[in-house]
Amino acid sequence: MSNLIVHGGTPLRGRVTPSANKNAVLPVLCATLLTRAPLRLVGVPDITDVRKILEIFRTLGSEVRWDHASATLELHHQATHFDAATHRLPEEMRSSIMLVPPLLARFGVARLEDNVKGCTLGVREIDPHVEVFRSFGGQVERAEGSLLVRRVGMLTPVHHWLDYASVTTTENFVLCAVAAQGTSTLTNAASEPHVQEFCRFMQMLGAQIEGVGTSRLTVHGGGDLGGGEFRFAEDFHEITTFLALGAITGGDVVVKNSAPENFPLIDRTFAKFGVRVEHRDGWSRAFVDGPLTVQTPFTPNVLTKVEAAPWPYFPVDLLPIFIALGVRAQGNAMFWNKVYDGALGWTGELSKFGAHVYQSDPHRIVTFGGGPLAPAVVESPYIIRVAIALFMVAASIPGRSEIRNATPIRRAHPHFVENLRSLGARVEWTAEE
Ligand SMILES: CC(=O)N[C@H]1[C@@H](OP(=O)(O)OP(=O)(O)OC[C@H]2O[C@@H](n3ccc(=O)[nH]c3=O)[C@H](O)[C@@H]2O)O[C@H](CO)[C@@H](O)[C@@H]1O
Ligand SMILES: C=C(OP(=O)(O)O)C(=O)O
Repeated sequence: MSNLIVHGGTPLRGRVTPSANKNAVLPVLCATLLTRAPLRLVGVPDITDVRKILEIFRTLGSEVRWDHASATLELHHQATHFDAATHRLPEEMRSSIMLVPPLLARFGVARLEDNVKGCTLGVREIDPHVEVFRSFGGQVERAEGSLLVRRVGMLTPVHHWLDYASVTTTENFVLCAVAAQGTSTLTNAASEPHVQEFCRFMQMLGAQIEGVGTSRLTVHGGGDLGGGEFRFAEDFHEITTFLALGAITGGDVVVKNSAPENFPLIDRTFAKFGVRVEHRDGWSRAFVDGPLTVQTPFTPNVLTKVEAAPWPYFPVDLLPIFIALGVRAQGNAMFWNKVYDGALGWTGELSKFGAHVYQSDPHRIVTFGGGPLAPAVVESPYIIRVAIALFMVAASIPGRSEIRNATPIRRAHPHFVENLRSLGARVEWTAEE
């Protein structure tokens, strides 16, 4: 694990071009294994999760050519082989679970390690995935430290209704449905921008998917899949992160953003902390007039709140970023994580900066912001966006702070420190421990 050292208090200023969304790139990479045609992916970020998947592809015998300078990845899965006894799917990342359908389709068997839990956000179930594999005809059994999934015959189409709008289960459903002969439907499907981007990639391969961006997907499966070129969009998480970093340091950061249509609710949430966001000509910019201040609701005696839930609600992965703003902004705000039951325990760490945060239950915290803060050494859990949130607070406080175990940032944000330095930040990684 590496730590981030920051000498905070410098307003960040300048322009940034964000990278692609890890949660779009990873399902797309998994899906590539469904086709034997050559593929070219443009805008592939150099992040650890991507490296882990490409390593698996190499061991399967796929051709993998990644030009880092142009972020272009050429893939050709042709003469591949898979051995469930020896091949290990990557651990400590959620996306490994989306290698199961293409492995099933191609080799008839997949083995998934137990530790595919990703960020430590509380319980991260695999049951919804198992239900999907079984409904398409897969056989699922426990093996030591892993799960074995087999296909006997072809996958059969299904009509499935999810307990909740799960992102990776929706993507797994689409992967299975594209491989199954016939029409499948999914009700209560997730519709996050990255789910939509993944579906657009599948459509480029030739998959027939209707209802993209809605909670009901129809997939006409069994057709031949081709290849082609796909270009990733900018990551809305990273766009939001840089805008928030500009705001919390009292600077002026302009971020490339070709999909402002995803931002109305994110913009309104910024406004709750006194930050105005403007989108113009493919770029977004955050303005702060004076100190950050929590907006007072019209309704008497209620707290300003940020409610995170499956899209089109406010995205749960952005909640820590706004908690950082809440700690800095004058006034009180409630943050409500409706998705995860263990994603807020880290907020106690904020007290090391002198911040006042009260956790009312596993899903809700209240920030009492605007008080004096001091630099500190803090410990990040294995949660990408929390390492960033702790960094944000540190970057806003004059003096030297240290974010210990900040390495999860490398799972999603390539060149994070380099980008920050280009905006004027004084920040560096310590050597890997
Ligand atoms: C690789 C990837 O794409 N990871 C993302 C994906 O994970 P992932 O697809 O694992 O997350 P899910 O959407 O399945 O939700 C995760 C967990 O939240 C709980 N849950 C979720 C929704 C709900 O309405 N009720 C409920 O109880 C369940 O315990 C579930 O296991 O989506 C999450 C939710 O946007 C994001 O945090 C992760 O970054
Ligand atoms: C929680 C995240 O990723 P994962 O689902 O892979 O843990 C994330 O991207 O913030």
